Amino acid sequence: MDLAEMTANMSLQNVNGKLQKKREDYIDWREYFMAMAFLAAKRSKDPSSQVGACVVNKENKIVGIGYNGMPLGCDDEVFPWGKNTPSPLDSKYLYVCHAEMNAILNKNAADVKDCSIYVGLFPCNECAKIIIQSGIKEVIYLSDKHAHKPETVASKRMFDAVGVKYWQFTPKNEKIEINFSDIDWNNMSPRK
Ligand SMILES: O=c1ccn([C@H]2C[C@H](O)[C@@H](COP(=O)(O)O)O2)c(=O)[nH]1
Ligand SMILES: [Zn+2]
Repeated sequence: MDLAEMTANMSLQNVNGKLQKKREDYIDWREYFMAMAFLAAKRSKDPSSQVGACVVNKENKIVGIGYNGMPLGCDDEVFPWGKNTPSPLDSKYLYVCHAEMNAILNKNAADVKDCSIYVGLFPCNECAKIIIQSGIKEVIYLSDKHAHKPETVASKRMFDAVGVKYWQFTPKNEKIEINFSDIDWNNMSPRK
């Protein structure tokens, strides 16, 4: 390996007189957590909207992750995924569990007090209530495409009333990609 290869995506730092490689292209915490929410969304069977959520504590540890899906035991091949059905009983809305609710209920910690939640879509009013009741203090979202809907306006009204902070995430990376065929399994680094 020549020096150029060795230092690709890296800078060198002087540590006690020795040159040491320093990676520069790792993703930061926020990009990582939002990417985790989007990875979780890839599990969703909803044909029109795949939403993911990732709950993170003050130590930057992920304590819950979830996506929109049918309740446990409600077969997602049987329950409906439609939207504009003549009867509301035949659409997804009465059944689907939202990503935020699943992420919070899936917690692997005693509670999610003072945590942050990363979500693809601004939480609806029902999720906002669960976020508030569970003690989450910060919402980081990517899309606010339903900003005009009463559900979103109500969410913001509740968050403002109780001091839950919310802000829109602007990704630094245009894409974060995992390409398994790019990995050199012998040394677990991208192929040169
Ligand atoms: O806060 C929210 C709001 C919605 N979702 C899920 C619920 C549904 O599966 C879709 C919304 O479907 P549309 O076809 O876009 O109406 O998103 C959620 O997880 N969290
Ligand atoms: Zn919701």
